[in-house]
Amino acid sequence: MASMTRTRSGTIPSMETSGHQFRDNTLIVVFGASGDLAKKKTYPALFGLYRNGYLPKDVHIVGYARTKMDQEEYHKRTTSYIKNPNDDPEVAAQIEEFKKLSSYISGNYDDSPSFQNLARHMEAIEKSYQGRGVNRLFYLALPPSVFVPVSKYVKECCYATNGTNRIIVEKPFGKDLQSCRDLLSSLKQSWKEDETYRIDHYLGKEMVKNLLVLRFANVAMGAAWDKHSISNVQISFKEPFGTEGRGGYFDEFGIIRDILQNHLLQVLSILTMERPVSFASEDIRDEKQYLSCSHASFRSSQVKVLRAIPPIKREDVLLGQYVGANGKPGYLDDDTVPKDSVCPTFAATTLWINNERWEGVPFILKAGKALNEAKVEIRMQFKDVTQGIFKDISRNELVIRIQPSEAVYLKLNTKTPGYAFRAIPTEMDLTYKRRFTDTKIPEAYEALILDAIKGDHSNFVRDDELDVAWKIFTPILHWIDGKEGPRPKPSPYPYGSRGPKELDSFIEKLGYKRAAEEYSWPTTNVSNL
Ligand SMILES: NC(=O)C1=CN([C@@H]2O[C@H](COP(=O)(O)OP(=O)(O)OC[C@H]3O[C@@H](n4cnc5c(N)ncnc54)[C@H](OP(=O)(O)O)[C@@H]3O)[C@@H](O)[C@H]2O)C=CC1
Ligand SMILES: O=C1O[C@H](COP(=O)(O)O)[C@@H](O)[C@H](O)[C@H]1O
Repeated sequence: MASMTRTRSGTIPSMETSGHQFRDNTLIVVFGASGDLAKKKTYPALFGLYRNGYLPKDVHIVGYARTKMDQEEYHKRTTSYIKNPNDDPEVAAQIEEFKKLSSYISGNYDDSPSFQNLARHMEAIEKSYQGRGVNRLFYLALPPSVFVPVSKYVKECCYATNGTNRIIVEKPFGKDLQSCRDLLSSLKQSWKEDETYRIDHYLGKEMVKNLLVLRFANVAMGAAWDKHSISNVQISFKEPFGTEGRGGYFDEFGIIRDILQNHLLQVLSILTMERPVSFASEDIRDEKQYLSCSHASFRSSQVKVLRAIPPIKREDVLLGQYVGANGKPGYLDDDTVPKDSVCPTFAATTLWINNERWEGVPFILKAGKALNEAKVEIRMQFKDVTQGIFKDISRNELVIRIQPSEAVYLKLNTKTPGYAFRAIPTEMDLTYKRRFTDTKIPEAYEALILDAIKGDHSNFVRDDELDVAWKIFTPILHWIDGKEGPRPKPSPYPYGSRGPKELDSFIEKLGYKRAAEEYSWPTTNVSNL
């Protein structure tokens, strides 16, 4: 049964907890402990949980990868991204304590002796555990090419028969529809669904979780959430750095598999799905796929929101690849990238949802590496007001900024203060750090690893969801991969720019209108108008 969280302003049923919580006797094994994800996200998240007292009592973390390194090097790497900007001695001491919980062992990903060795290492640690069974959480911070052998050998050699086992697998789950199906069925041979946690860390981000509350706890929002009010929606991911150091991985996958097919599509599905019956994990995950039948006459239209999205057409795609500029290297300058690679590092795609609510509204998903800023946001642009008393005034826009600096702001028109009677654009601004001054927002990976420790699947990806997601993207991915003729050439854009020069016209042809020129942020000086 879902438990309740009581707040001064209301009661929200908390997410369902489907499994038991690991409270003690727990081992967390991080595969790929030498890698980028492990050092940038996994270990900092584990430290965050440790610091805040959320890891199970007497937990031990084992790092595993092929790289040979001693414990000192392992600790150096895995703590290098833990933030302690002011050299706080308390945090420094906690980092030292955290290192003591953790050990490293190297081995291969494809032979049983390596995994038997790991099993012996784990059993030696578990000798000190008291009573009841053991809990083992296996985290695969690895490229998808090794998910299958690792999950198989873990099951064969490292699975606790006297306790609970869980496995966390990272995106991308395959490279297209067929490889995803193959991957899922291979994983299923060793791991049951309730033991498997498919992570898409965007589901752990505060503002992505907030979408459910913003939409369904506010009548004002819900009323405007459809084709009658909304003209177009953009979901954008911008990173100011390139693929430095990850060129080998990236060139095989590209920006669509890295960001759009998973992170941005997850955001889209939560933004557009119908109201779930409850916050229980299966209800939420169902609603991302099924439109609820809120009226008997709609009985024949029980379609899934993701299933209502047809595969993306080639003409709805804009691809880009960054080139060197301002002293920064281009994508092709990376030694691990083939010199003639046409792998896109930027993509904008338009998706259409063929259902009653969203018919005709373009959803533009766009993502790029080496752009001019770090920003992830949802921008819902409303339609024009009825012409007549107003002419050429700015459109309303609801912007949900996922990162950095979480915020929700609504751009609206107001009367120019003073004697004049004309409308000027301004905004109602809910910037979290100004409004909620005493709250720490957990990193997405902290929230999700904690969910896995609790046995809560709410924010993890279900297998049938992946099938639908890949159907939307597979045709254009095959085209980009050259499976259907010559590979499309991405448009070049300078490192640090806004993206390919064709971007503005791509968005404008879908109905997006820029704000009137007098809009200025964060303040407007009326005397200048
Ligand atoms: N980096 C990030 O910010 C994010 C990454 N992810 C996902 O996490 C997973 C891991 O990503 P990331 O850490 O960046 O990747 P890495 O390329 O850093 O790989 C992780 C580790 O896996 C091993 N490895 C790398 N390539 C191969 C290979 N071809 N065959 C066998 N082992 C290999 C290496 O360890 P060793 O050689 O020591 O065994 C490496 O240190 C991916 O699925 C990615 O999509 C998800 C979100 C964010
Ligand atoms: O999954 C991935 O996400 C990161 C960006 O994550 P964020 O939480 O910092 O927004 C991205 O850099 C990486 O390429 C990708 O694999």
